[in-house]
Amino acid sequence: MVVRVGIVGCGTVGTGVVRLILENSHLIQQRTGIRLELSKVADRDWEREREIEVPHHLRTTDYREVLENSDIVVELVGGKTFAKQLILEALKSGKHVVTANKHLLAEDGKEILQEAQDRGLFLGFEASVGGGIPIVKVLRESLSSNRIKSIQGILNGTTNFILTKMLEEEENFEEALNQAKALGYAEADPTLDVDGWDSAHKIAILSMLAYGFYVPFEEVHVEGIRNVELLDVELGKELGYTLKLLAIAKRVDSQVEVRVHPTFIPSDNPLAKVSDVYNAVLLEGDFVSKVMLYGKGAGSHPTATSVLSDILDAVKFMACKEGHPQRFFWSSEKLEINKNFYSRYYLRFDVPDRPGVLASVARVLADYNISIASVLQKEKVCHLSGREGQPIIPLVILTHKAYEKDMKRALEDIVKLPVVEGNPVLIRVEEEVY
Ligand SMILES: NC(=O)C1=CN([C@@H]2O[C@H](COP(=O)(O)OP(=O)(O)OC[C@H]3O[C@@H](n4cnc5c(N)ncnc54)[C@H](OP(=O)(O)O)[C@@H]3O)[C@@H](O)[C@H]2O)C=CC1
Ligand SMILES: N[C@@H](CC=O)C(=O)O
Ligand code: NA
Repeated sequence: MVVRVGIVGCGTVGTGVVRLILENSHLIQQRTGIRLELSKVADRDWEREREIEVPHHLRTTDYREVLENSDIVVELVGGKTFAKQLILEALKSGKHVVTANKHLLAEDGKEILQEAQDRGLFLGFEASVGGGIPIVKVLRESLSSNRIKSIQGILNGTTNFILTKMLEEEENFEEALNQAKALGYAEADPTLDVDGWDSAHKIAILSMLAYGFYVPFEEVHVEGIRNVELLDVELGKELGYTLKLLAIAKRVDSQVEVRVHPTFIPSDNPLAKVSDVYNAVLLEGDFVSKVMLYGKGAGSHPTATSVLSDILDAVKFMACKEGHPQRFFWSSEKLEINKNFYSRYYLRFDVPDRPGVLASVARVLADYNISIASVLQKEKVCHLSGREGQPIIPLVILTHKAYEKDMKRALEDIVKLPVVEGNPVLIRVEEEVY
């Protein structure tokens, strides 16, 4: 069976896909019986040097040539506006589509998913989450018999790479980000990575697959790594924790939490060991119990592998439409987003080292029913008070589980205490990862 594959967008991922098809098409045919033929590759700039030379007869600057000459159209331009137009146009002209575009799918993808479904066409997006990790397929197929209780993961390669470089190799943030860009890990707009949006797009997609509802993206709690301070990473380490940017989705009854934030996890937890550009996802299903997937979360070749997985699934879909697991699962249950998380917290207050300070902070926490698990106070002075010139030290409080709303209200009261300087640091702590 010969299948024509066309690509729009020949950047980091597109180049990887071209190379994988050109180099491994024989192997693919031996294994699957499918002969993939590159039809056309569109990009707006063919002057730029790439990892491989794309054969001249395949190159075009007009995406319509891709649409006209392909059975499967692969969208790898990124961004929302043109990508959406391209995918809808491809679907409307009866083409199966593969995309890596989590930004578009999470924020504005419902129409696309519906269009593919209504037209009985394949829409693959394995590459949109976890780079080379086959997580979409696992949720859609392998675990489709289970109710998914929770998903927790490190879902962004760039931020995990930056955190690793900063914390283990003492590089500064900008240096580490520049390396991530040069290695092709970062988004065209890297604020999507750094400020947590990319992880949020990915956890929204995984939640959709797991819970069968299109997550209202504006309700996802998103915090990135921009404000992480080394002092907290070091203090957390003393308490036995490692800091990671975690994406979490948890379902309890008809409520789903979907959130992304820097998180302390126990240092002996497998997720704490996931470093560099690697990602990992922990799933918990009602029958299977826990499953962990690990692999490179970004980069040309791992992501191209996921694109190829979708291309081959699209071919199988073409060959046998009936009963193919492509159908999206939309739950008839009414689910809502729960923003009142229940978790442990690491709090840091900058305070003067004098009697009664801890008691005054503890009193406010007690007023909101927040129980203290442990306290760490350093004698090392971090700075002199802006108010009175007296030495200021970090006071760290680790709480037992508390509700987010109570914590927010307690902090509003605590910042008003005359002994507390500036804004407290709040980092959520997840103990129950694996
Ligand atoms: N990089 C990675 O590790 C991963 C990326 N993804 C996703 O894959 C997609 C592609 O990412 P990536 O390859 O890194 O991005 P790149 O920016 O490297 O590649 C995109 C390519 O598309 C070109 N392009 C943009 N707009 C148009 C247009 N209108 N017509 C023709 N060509 C166009 C770009 O040209 P120009 O450079 O001139 O803008 C560029 O060559 C994104 O959705 C991204 O989120 C998913 C998983 C991993
Ligand atoms: N920018 C993303 C690329 C893969 O999705 C990341 O760093 O994870
Ligand atoms: Na994937």
